Amino acid sequence: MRLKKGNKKMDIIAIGRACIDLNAVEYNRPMEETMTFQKYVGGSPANIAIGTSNLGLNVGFIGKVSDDQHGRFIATYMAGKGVDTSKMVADQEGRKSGLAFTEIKSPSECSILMYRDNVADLYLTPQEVDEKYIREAEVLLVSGTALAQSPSREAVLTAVAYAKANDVKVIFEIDYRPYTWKSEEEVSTYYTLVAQKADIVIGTRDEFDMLEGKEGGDNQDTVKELFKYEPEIIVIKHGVEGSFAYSKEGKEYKANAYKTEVLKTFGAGDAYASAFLYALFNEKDVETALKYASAAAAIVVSKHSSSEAMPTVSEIEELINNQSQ
Ligand SMILES: Nc1ncnc2c1ncn2[C@@H]1O[C@H](COP(=O)(O)OP(=O)(O)OP(=O)(O)O)[C@@H](O)[C@H]1O
Ligand SMILES: O=C(O)C[C@@H](O)[C@H](O)C(=O)CO
Repeated sequence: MRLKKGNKKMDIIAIGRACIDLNAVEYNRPMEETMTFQKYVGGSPANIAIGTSNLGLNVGFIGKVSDDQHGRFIATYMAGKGVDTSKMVADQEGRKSGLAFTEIKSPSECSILMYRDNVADLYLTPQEVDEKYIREAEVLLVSGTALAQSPSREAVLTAVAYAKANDVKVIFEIDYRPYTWKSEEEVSTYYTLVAQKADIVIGTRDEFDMLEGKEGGDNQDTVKELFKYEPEIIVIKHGVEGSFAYSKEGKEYKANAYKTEVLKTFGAGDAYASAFLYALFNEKDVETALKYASAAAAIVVSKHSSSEAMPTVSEIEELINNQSQ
């Protein structure tokens, strides 16, 4: 599938959370002993909006942030990165933006401590989703976490319905984060609902297991089931072991992870989705798109942040050229 850059006023509109990341400045130490954190914009769909904007796509964002210093920091930072924030709303009920403290114990032992009680992003309402805005985009990028609770859940389902009614492609980034979901049955129900309507579904093997409500699922079974519905491309990531893309016409592609000096592992998926979309918008085939995605992810895992570390096209291409897989 090729996406047409410049075909519509916007190439991509992302919907979901835009939050604050506070990343440990002192590495290789548990959170209890970490004294300094650096602030960045975070949240998977915000990172993807920033990542794709960095790569030259025309990107907008729909979401709700706190009406305070953090919310203003998020909106100003994203606008500064070229993201259209005209449909980003500030919560009027005093709800806060989510905070994600990251612990970097070792390159392979990273975790995120979430402060997300009653967060503003999960209070986006269907009335705050504008059909005219979505109609102007080639792609609507949906983050699965935004389906965790009402009214954000209904806001996202409304956005998907507007996209389907207006010939806007839906890309579903499963983005499973256990916090805020009430039960695994709910996860499976809402993920399945959106995945069946999406044109492209991207997730890790574990995330597809959540969607299917089982453990140890098999990629072939996953794609056989989802290709009965709308999806044309399904991307299944297996961490450092690489990733696979499957097309509805029966083709299968694999990309290995690129070698890099890993600092922390989070942010990989957002860089991956950003570069995958960039490549499809720039007339690359799926196999090449997987390489761009994997190279972008390798760059971000070697750096301190997710949003601020999103690579440029030349950084991605340099890594691909230096490490032919
Ligand atoms: N240690 C690593 N070194 C190089 N590349 C990596 C590493 N870990 C992940 N990647 C790349 O990033 C891609 C996505 O990683 P992963 O499967 O962990 O996604 P994710 O869980 O969505 O990421 P995130 O932690 O951001 O949520 C992988 O397919 C791989 O190409
Ligand atoms: O909100 C989150 O899920 C954490 C993010 O803020 C963080 O940037 C990350 O883990 C990226 O995937």
